[in-house]
Amino acid sequence: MTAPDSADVLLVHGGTPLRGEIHVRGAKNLVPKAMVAALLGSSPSRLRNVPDIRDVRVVRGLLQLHGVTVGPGDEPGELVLDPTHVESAHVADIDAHAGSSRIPILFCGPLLHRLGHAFIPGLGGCDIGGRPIDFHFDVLRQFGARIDKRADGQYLEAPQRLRGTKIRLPYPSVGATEQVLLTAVLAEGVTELSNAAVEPEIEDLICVLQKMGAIIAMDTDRAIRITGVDQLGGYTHRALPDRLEAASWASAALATEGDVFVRGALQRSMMTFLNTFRKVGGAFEIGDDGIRFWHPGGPLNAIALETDVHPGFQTDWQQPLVVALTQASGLSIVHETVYESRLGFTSALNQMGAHIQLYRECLGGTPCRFGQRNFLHSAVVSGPTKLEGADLVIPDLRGGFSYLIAALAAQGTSRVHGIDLINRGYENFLQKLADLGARAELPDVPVAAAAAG
Ligand SMILES: CC(=O)N[C@H]1[C@@H](OP(=O)(O)OP(=O)(O)OC[C@H]2O[C@@H](n3ccc(=O)[nH]c3=O)[C@H](O)[C@@H]2O)O[C@H](CO)[C@@H](O)[C@@H]1O
Ligand SMILES: C=C(OP(=O)(O)O)C(=O)O
Repeated sequence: MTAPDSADVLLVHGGTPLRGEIHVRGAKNLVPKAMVAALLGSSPSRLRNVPDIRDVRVVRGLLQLHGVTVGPGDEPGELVLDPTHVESAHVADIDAHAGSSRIPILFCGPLLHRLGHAFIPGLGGCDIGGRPIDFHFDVLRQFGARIDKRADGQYLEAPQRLRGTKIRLPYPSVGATEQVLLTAVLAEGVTELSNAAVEPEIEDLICVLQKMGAIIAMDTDRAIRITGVDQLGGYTHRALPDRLEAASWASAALATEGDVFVRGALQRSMMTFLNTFRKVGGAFEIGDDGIRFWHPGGPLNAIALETDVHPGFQTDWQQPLVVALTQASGLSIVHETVYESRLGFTSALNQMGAHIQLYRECLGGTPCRFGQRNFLHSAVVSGPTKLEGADLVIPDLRGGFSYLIAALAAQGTSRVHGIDLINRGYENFLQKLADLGARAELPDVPVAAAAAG
């Protein structure tokens, strides 16, 4: 892997516990989707608690290309999205967003309803597995869409109004569930979805759609029933807080032996993480407006951890927590069952002094989709190990944050390359690091000044 240019490097001087308070705003995995939902309305929507992250900027750009006006609302972090004059965008302009995020695929249903056609560029997102989108296109075809796959992207059309249908997802995919929701709400008739994902961000998207006039029933056992309506209006909604960012800061507090109050962190959406955090030996205290996470002193405990769909342990929590597990006494086992290649980031931790061995077998209790397919998707972490500063190149979003945590926990200075990737999902992280007393700097610029600039 080659290092990006030097302006994208953070020097991190490790060994100082993170202490203080930071504020986590709306979820990266909800906000851009709620913005896409605004396309379905016949009147403006107001979305509150919107973080300033790159995935939000990408969706804002795509909406504007389609004639949606997006401007500030009355309070900081509020967006007003007006879809009154939705229009076709030039393929070349949309294509400029190719590779930027995973959200463009969710424009399919809303654009087919509004315009009868859609162009979807190549997707981005983290390189943590193949990340196919076959479920998305299978369900869109079931609704009646025609899809023409070409070199530059996917061209879709709906010659007639899309029709509700019966769908069973092969796996409870978050994106495919959202695809169904955003398409079924305006389709003719009833859609019955089984084996749906039920992550808190999906529930929040359902809340948004219900506010717009949709009829959606969440049944037991991953079943969702959507009764299509002829028209939707706008919504006013405060996005649920980012449980993934909150857990990242919690892991940073634990790995650096620190104490961090995460304003905005919500117990309800983090219960599985909190149980695991406690098993590892981390302490937390739940307040009305956030959660305080800290290292109580003494050794941390090795654990067995398996990522899974909600309500299991969220895969996006895995990478930051693994850094804390390098400080636990004994052998921890990590079985990644959601993405086949989400453990590659551990080789850099080994360079820093960690002992992490990867395995192709399913080391957790549950055989997963990857067990027979030769993917290194299980890890044994042997600790505690002292970490030393190193030169690190960020591979993906959560891997990037994990490298920041490792660099902060290590003795000596690390050079972390490619930090801009972290801006895709962590709002203002340089300022937050400064607020927590981290000793880090862009070459020639102390981190507090860099964050302010
Ligand atoms: C922007 C966003 O919300 N991203 C989240 C979303 O990603 P995303 O929606 O892309 O993740 P999915 O839940 O769809 O993917 C889960 C699994 O299903 C597979 N799959 C998915 C779709 C498909 O058409 N075919 C297929 O095989 C994937 O390869 C993966 O192995 O949910 C993931 C699982 O909680 C999170 O890690 C991501 O942070
Ligand atoms: C995998 C992630 O995101 P995305 O789906 O946007 O790549 C993530 O947030 O950790």
